[in-house]
Amino acid sequence: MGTISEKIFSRAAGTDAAANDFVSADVDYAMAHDGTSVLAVKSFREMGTEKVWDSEKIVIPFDHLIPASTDVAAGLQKDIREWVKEQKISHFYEGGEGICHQVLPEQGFALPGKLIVGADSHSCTYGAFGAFGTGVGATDMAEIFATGKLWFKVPETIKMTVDGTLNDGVYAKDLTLYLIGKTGIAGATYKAVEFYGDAIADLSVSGRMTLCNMAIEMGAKAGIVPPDEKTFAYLKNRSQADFEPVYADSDASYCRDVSYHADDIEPQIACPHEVDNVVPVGKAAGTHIDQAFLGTCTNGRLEDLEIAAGILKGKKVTVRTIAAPASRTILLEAVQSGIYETLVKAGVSFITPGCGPCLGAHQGIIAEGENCISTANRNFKGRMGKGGFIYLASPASVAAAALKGEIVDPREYL
Ligand SMILES: CC(C)[C@H](C(=O)O)[C@@H](O)C(=O)O
Ligand code: SF4
Repeated sequence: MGTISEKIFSRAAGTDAAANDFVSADVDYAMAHDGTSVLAVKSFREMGTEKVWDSEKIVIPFDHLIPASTDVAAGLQKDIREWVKEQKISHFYEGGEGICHQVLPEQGFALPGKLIVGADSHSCTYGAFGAFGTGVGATDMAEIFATGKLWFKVPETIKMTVDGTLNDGVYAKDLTLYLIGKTGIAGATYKAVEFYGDAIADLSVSGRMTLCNMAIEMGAKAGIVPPDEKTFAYLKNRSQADFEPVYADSDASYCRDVSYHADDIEPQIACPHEVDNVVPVGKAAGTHIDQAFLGTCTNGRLEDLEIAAGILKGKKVTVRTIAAPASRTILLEAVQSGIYETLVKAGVSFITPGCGPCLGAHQGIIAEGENCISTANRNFKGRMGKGGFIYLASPASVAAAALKGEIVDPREYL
């Protein structure tokens, strides 16, 4: 009778949890990064709790402002490192290891059936592995640090099915943007979304991460792909704990049941300043581009860099182009496979694995009136620099635009 979310909350709360119930649930893993751990640790200290609930279950990756960009950031990071030592947090990842939402799966924390809470809105990424991953604010995280528990309203679930096969030149990012365009930025507010259909099953693990990563951009509390053989193959030799895959019952009750067909999907682009301002990329063709950015927790994986390298091989970008691999592991794989060399020769500048310019803090801020085409997940006004314009697209579309200096249908370059 249950959806995936109802079943995960039933286990985590030790009660029969149904949609709209309020439960107090045991969190399996808790994550805060260099940005949000600052306030979480401050609140934790103010609560007067001496010791975190479980130093093995807290994961702290430094990714947002690394290497430290200002003396203030350096000081805050120093303080968190000291707290990590004092609390004997076992899973601390220094800047350069990668973006939190990449590091957790790589290190085996994103496991089917788990309740994983992160002090970052894109913690829904872990749904790619059949987990209930969700983001909370830093003060809620302090509560988890202290008790291992947090209250939740069990979300209702939307069943979203995408049948058929994606067309050539259409990638997980295009599918994701298409679904957000159809649903709207608030169309799934506080719902969980379960993804089904051949087009979803055909996605690689990396593609499923792209999809679930952006569930929050339709307002969703979580986006979940039921685990399958691809999931288990990825998790092999990574997982640190036992896990129990969770699937919805055939008579589970959904608040909405929507279906789409992969054939209908062309390469997509989200135009400024809303993520659901989505059009087929051809409709924005000819828009001048000042900067191109390949990376982020949405599209900074090897597969993404490989797609870009396929388009840029033997050519030269005509606009400044930045690449930030989502993790050190991915950077190394890019080096070993020759993708790194292809991109560097094409004129791409690599920066430290991490968030980089995604949130406009450093390493690639755009000027007023400038247009950036990016593989990220948000194009909010001013996010990458005051007065700047952000277009969100697939790695193929970003690479093609970097060559042409304007937005172009990437299928012209395949
Ligand atoms: C800094 C952090 C709180 C923020 C988030 O929660 O998403 C960031 O990662 C982002 O993408 O805007
Ligand atoms: S890469 Fe961007 S979206 Fe992802 S966690 Fe970092 S700042 Fe947030």
